[in-house]
Amino acid sequence: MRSTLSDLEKTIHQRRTADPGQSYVAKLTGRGRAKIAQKVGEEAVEAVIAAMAADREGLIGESADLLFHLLILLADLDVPFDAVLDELDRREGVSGIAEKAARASDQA
Ligand SMILES: N=c1c2ncn([C@@H]3O[C@H](COP(=O)(O)OP(=O)(O)OP(=O)(O)O)[C@@H](O)[C@H]3O)c2ncn1[C@@H]1O[C@H](COP(=O)(O)O)[C@@H](O)[C@H]1O
Repeated sequence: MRSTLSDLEKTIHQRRTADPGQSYVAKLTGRGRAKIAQKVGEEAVEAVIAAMAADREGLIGESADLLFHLLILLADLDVPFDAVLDELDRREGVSGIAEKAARASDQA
């Protein structure tokens, strides 16, 4: 994966305490966790609407908004994005084990 997300995560951590008049991240963070979570929900809905309209460009834009706001929410709880990637890796490992077990039982 490109370093885009980890670079953006670092920027978000730096901007959380910036001047809210100069920084969207600081402004949204200052409005509190419930507002950040609400924005994540809104962006998710907008991504779904774009997908259902088969609007590929719209889906790309809304997905970027969604990831951006999710990173702000994770930062607010001091959860590193790596923890999310670790969880995905763990699931891939679990499903890999399950697939191997299924293949072995098919062959038996
Ligand atoms: N990726 C983004 C990014 N994506 C979207 N946005 C902002 O997110 C906001 C979302 O738009 P909306 O219309 O949904 O929100 P709104 O009308 O401002 O707010 P509400 O009234 O709905 O709460 C817009 O103001 C966009 O400018 C972003 N703002 C910043 N970044 C990145 O974050 C970095 C830090 O930004 P600052 O904190 O502004 O320095 C920047 O360098 C960028 O890389």
